[in-house]
Amino acid sequence: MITVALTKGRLFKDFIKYMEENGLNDYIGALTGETRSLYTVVDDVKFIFAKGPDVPTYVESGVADLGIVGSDIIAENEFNILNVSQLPFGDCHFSVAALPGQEAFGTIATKYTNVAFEHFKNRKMDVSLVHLNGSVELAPLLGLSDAIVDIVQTGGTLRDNGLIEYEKIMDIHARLIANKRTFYTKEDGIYEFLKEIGVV
Ligand SMILES: Nc1ncnc2c1ncn2[C@@H]1O[C@H](COP(=O)(O)OP(=O)(O)OP(=O)(O)O)[C@@H](O)[C@H]1O
Ligand SMILES: O=P(O)(O)OC[C@H]1O[C@H](OP(=O)(O)OP(=O)(O)O)[C@H](O)[C@@H]1O
Repeated sequence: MITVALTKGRLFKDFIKYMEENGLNDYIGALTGETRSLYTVVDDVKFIFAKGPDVPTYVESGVADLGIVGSDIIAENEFNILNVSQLPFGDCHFSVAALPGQEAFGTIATKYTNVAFEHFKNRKMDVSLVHLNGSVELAPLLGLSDAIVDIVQTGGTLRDNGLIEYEKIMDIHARLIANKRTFYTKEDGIYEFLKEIGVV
């Protein structure tokens, strides 16, 4: 038995869509049932459903062998895991955004303070960071910050709030991560699973 940690949000929907589009049907039925259960078992694979930032925590500890998580979460936090491969879904990017004509970038609101800190350090810009948990686009509109660092996918949230992108920081994709020990001790089961999801 191997254990795979997934999320229940956007990335999960993208994973299901990816499997549907590629005719990878083995897990779809079990993963898409109407239930509040936080795990499901299909043959020799147990899937658990966690919050995105908790997926690497389960994988690092070894209670999950594999995980599917956005690279934004790996960029923001330090985890002792194997970063196995990029997956072909979940594409978006980190950007610096602000109101048009913004000249000062002294305060930055973000959920991703480590990503933002690194970015402005590399630019040799001294900024103060304001941590928010969501709806980050509000901060420059209300004068809480000069700019934001946030995820942009369609650009719709920025547009609808009158903000523009000033600089792209990095691309984001879904990634397959693995526990450093069980990736080798459960090699056969993991290989079978990776075949089923079209990764090898
Ligand atoms: N527009 C977007 N906003 C945020 N994350 C996005 C976006 N597009 C793709 N992603 C990717 O999806 C991941 C978030 O999806 P995930 O399934 O973990 O949670 P969620 O959609 O935020 O749901 P919840 O946290 O409510 O369970 C991010 O880590 C990122 O890699
Ligand atoms: O470019 P778009 O396609 O509009 O996507 C980007 C938006 O989606 C995310 O927010 P989310 O919906 O997760 O809500 P949050 O503000 O509560 O984090 C992200 O933080 C942006 O606000």
